Amino acid sequence: MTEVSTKEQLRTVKCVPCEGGVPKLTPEEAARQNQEVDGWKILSEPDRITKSWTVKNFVAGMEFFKHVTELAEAEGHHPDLHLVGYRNVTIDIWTHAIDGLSLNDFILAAKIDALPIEEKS
Ligand SMILES: C[C@H](O)[C@H](O)[C@H]1CNC2=NC(N)=NC(=O)C2=N1
Repeated sequence: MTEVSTKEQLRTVKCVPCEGGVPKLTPEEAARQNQEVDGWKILSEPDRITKSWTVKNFVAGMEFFKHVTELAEAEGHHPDLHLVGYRNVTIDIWTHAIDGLSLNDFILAAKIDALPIEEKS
């Protein structure tokens, strides 16, 4: 069983470049690891983690995405970004190279949660 990383540990490690060849986390491993991040849900088809926010306005959404972009490029691991209804933000993360969840996804989620965001008051 893969060791679970705490949120603090996730924020201190870097995503490992992934071109496949690493095993997917099992549903149990993913569920345990998901307990270490805040407010993310595990969905399937494709297996992914997802989180939604309501931001102050459209610009706040795009500002948040700008921070996410910088983070994703630094990590070499990229989320799916959705901004609908001008202020409803959803981010989905999974490891495309293995079509499943890996620790990279939870590293990115933990770091996204540390980014500035202007939520609707
Ligand atoms: C070499 C580099 O690590 C890979 O191309 C990365 C790029 N960003 C990625 N992002 C995500 N979400 N999944 C991947 O498999 C992936 N692969």
